[in-house]
Amino acid sequence: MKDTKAETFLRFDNVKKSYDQENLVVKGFDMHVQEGEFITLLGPSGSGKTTVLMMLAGFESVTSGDIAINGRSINKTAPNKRNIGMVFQNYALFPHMTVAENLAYPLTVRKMPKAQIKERVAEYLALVELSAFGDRRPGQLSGGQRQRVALARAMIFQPTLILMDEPLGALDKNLREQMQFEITRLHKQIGFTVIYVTHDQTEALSMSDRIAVFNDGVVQQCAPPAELYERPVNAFVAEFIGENNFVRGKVTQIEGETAKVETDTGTITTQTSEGLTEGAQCRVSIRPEKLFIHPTTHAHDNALTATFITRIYVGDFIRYYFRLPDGTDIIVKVLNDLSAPEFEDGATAQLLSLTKDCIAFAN
Ligand SMILES: Nc1ncnc2c1ncn2[C@@H]1O[C@H](COP(=O)(O)OP(=O)(O)OP(=O)(O)O)[C@@H](O)[C@H]1O
Repeated sequence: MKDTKAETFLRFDNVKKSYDQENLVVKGFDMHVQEGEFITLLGPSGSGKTTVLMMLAGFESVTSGDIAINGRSINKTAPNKRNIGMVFQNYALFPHMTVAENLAYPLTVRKMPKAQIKERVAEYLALVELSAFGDRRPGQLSGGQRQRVALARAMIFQPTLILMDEPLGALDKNLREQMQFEITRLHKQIGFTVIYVTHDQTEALSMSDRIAVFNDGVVQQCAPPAELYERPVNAFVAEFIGENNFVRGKVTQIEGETAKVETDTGTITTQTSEGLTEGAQCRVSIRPEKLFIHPTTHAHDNALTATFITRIYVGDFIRYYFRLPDGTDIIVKVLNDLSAPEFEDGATAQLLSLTKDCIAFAN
């Protein structure tokens, strides 16, 4: 039935999945996606990302809940009637067909007239910059070229929704970055909606409008990249997205949005998060690039006193390893310029941070 209230393009309402009628691998997935959005499902292996994609594609049934496109439930719609394009890691191109025949295939099955197919194939070959390769077979292409053919084949029948499951997983780092750029360029140019599955957080951060972080079948947070990075809602998200330091302490005071946390080596004022209570143990998350190193000569606010362990040169940054009295290792990233200090083994320093860059999470 058409839901006239729903203006959302794609919605998941309390979607659950069990493969064995016993254990849920997706535990109540809710998401509203606007047309043209680039959404990434990110999470560790086995957290349920591919299962969500398979239910959306129609290759897996929905145990309970509803998936709707333009307000219409698609739970019972056959996969080939959903008008969804798909790209997978292993290309899934037909090896016996040429590149042009591979691209023509989705149009032939949709019974498009021959002349129009020829035109459309030429257009999409140009779009993925493979105009000269139409007569080759997939086996005569590089991995990156094959993946571009797979992309073109997913887009060529102009679906409004394209699903991609680790599409760049088989490519090396340089090619991966090039293809990330290529996919975002096509997404912007053509404006289709993308649901993208990856476990690579850098890829997710650089490509998506919003990222849903999965853990054990449950979305922990769904937000734009900067919000996920700057304001993770819990320690799992803070740890999963980017690098992080965690400092143990005790919450001594909560006042509005900030909390005072007493650690073994100094008191820090932090942002609060849900579930934090006065008197309880907590972990304070601070990104390595948000810490400043100072000598111990003057006492500072929001300072942790730590022992220098080592300094590693990584080109544009210097990575410092410090240790807190309770044995916790702390990483500090400093731009490789004249401000990057040198230390003797075992020297102590103060690691300073701003309240806005520290978040205390309940243990
Ligand atoms: N066809 C299936 N039958 C039974 N169990 C399955 C099936 N497919 C997936 N699972 C299980 O469901 C859970 C979620 O798997 P899913 O593939 O959705 O995770 P994922 O987050 O995509 O992982 P990955 O990044 O490794 O692909 C896992 O525990 C997996 O073993």
